[in-house]
This record gives sequence, C-alpha cells and structure tokens, in this order.
Amino acid sequence: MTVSTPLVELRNVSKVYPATVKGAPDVTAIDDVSISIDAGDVYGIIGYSGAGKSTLVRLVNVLERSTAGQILIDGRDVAQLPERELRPVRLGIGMIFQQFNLLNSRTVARNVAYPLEVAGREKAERTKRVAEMLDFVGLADKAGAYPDQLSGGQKQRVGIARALASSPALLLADEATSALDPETTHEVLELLKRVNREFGVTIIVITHEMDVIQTLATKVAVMDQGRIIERGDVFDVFSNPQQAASARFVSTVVKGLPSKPELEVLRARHTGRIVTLAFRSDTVDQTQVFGELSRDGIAFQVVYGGINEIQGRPFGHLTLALTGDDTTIDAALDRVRALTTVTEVR
Ligand SMILES: Nc1ncnc2c1ncn2[C@@H]1O[C@H](COP(=O)(O)OP(=O)(O)OP(=O)(O)O)[C@@H](O)[C@H]1O
Repeated sequence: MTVSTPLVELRNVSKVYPATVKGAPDVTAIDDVSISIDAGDVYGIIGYSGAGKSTLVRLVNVLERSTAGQILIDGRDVAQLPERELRPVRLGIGMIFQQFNLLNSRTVARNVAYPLEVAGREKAERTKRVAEMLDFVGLADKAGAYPDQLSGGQKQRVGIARALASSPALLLADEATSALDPETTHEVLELLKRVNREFGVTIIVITHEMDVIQTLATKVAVMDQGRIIERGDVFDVFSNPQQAASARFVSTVVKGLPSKPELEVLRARHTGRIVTLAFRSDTVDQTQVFGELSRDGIAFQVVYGGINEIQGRPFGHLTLALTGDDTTIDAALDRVRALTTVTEVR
C-alpha cells in the first residue's frame, strides 16, 4: 500500500499577534492547529467571525508567517522558506475573495491574464489560456468588459478564471460567496464543484455559512477561538455533531431537533408523549423503527423534523407524538433504542 502525502498539512501551527493596545494581552489567532488535506479534497473550514479562518488562509499561502509549527505543501515546509523561494509556491495556489479583488482599470481578459504576466508567460500562451478560462467560466463574451460592468456573480466567475489561470493545484476560497445572493451563490458553488471535478483542483473553502459547506465540501473542520473543535466527513458532522458550536452551525440548515420554545408549542398542541428519533440512511432502517411503534395499539403522529440529504445520503430527526398505554409505549421505545437514538422530552 502506498501512503500518499497530503497536499496541505498543518502541524501544531500557532499564530500570535502582539497586542495592538499597550497593556492588552497578545491575540492568539491560531492555537495549535493540525490539519491534513488530501489532493482532490474540497475541505470546508467553518467558524464565526474572529475564529481565525482568514488568518489560517494567510498562513497557508504564506502571506503571513506562523509563530509556531509546520506548514507543509506537497510535503515541503513553506513556513521556513525564505521570501525569494515563496514565489513559485504562491503561483501554485489560487485565491478567490469575498470582494472579488479585481483590477478595475483592466478588462476581464487582462484581469485573468494578470497572474500569467507575473509568472512571465509568453503573450501567445497567455491569450490561449485566458480564452480557455473565460470559456470555462462562461464569460467568453465579456472578455473586453470592465469589472464595474459586471454583476457580482460574473465578477466572482472572473475571479475564479484568474485564480485558475496559472493551473494551481490548490484553490483557497475565502468567503467567496458571502457577498452574493442565494441564487448567484448556488451558481458559483456549482462552478467550484466543476473546478474540483474537471481539473482535480483541491479547494479549501473558508466560510461562516453552513449551506456552503453542505453544497460544496466533502470534509469539514469547525473552528472556534483559533482551535479546531471538530472535524470529519461533512455527512458525519451534519448528521451527528459532537460539539455545541458545531450543532449550532448544523441547525442553521438542518431542521432537526426542536428548540425549547418549539417544544413548548408541541407539548401544548399534542396530548401523548413527545419523542425525537435520529435517522441515518446507512445505519437506521426507518421501516423497522416505524414497524416497532405501530404495534400493540400505539398511535403516532409526526409533529416536527425533516430528512436532509448530503452527497446522496439521507439523514435527519423526526419528532413524534405517541399515544397509547404507557407500559406498552415504554416497551416499544426500548425496542426502538436498539435501532436508533431516542430522545424523550418530558
Ligand atoms: N493583523 C492582525 N493583528 C492583530 N490581530 C489580528 C490581526 N489579524 C487578525 N487578528 C485577530 O485574530 C483573530 C482571528 O481573526 P481572523 O480574521 O483570522 O478571523 P476570521 O475567522 O477570519 O473572522 P472574519 O470572518 O471576521 O475575518 C481575531 O481576534 C482578530 O482580531
């Protein structure tokens, strides 16, 4: 078996900013973070404002130096490289930004050509590559337009064409859809999926929006106060978050567990016992669960919840109001507990 080197690996990385106000404590923006990203991954990093996401991105493309730890790109520690050796490393990393960062005095085509000019590519090669990239993002007809003649979604597509022009192996997307409306966000995320699928580009997606992770990423790390508090396959984290902060992010897109006020409403509206059941397509057989509950004169009604899907795998929570003889319900719930997680709200 061959063990492949991760494309990006952070080992015990920290970044401390000295206090900006005299007497105030230093700011630990990144606190002992280790992370491993394989070639071909779409790796989401989610956290609230101030969690350290942007700092992490600036460390990976070495716009800033870490205070401690190793940052390996393709097995090479870039954190220690002298400035003059960083240029080729940065050329291998594309970036897209929330505010697009296009050059307003240049046409769309010349924006896309910019990294190729910096890399010293011949004019003929630049022209060919720019045409290919504009074609890929569906903006061939806008080559001669200026950025301020474009919509937000079109600007970000130019940003993507520019980021990919020098054929980087890695694309960093820092809040790339946060300035866009939901429809345009969806189009840009679909384009980024194609970037990953068709060019095999590894993508690190930085966001505070869980639906971006749900749509695009295959793996996710949740950041809080400079640390990674949870990580895993997107499906696992969404269907069974382990940390309270992760569960809060998940709850923004998944209607699963009723909140306290919602439970009050459910209790007032329904007689009988209220239970929430967890479902995961790969481990829980819904038919069997409902079969157990429909026996022995128990009646039930689904009163809250929903089933979601990530990468074609359904999961979710359903809350039921059960009526019937208490002892019979207890026995049925015991049987269901052998099949899935049951939470009863008393
Ligand atoms: N250049 C800097 N000097 C001092 N402190 C900084 C600097 N850059 C970031 N910080 C601090 O580091 C912490 C992490 O900031 P960072 O911008 O990485 O967070 P973030 O998760 O990207 O949030 P946002 O989405 O709001 O940018 C914050 O407390 C921030 O104030």
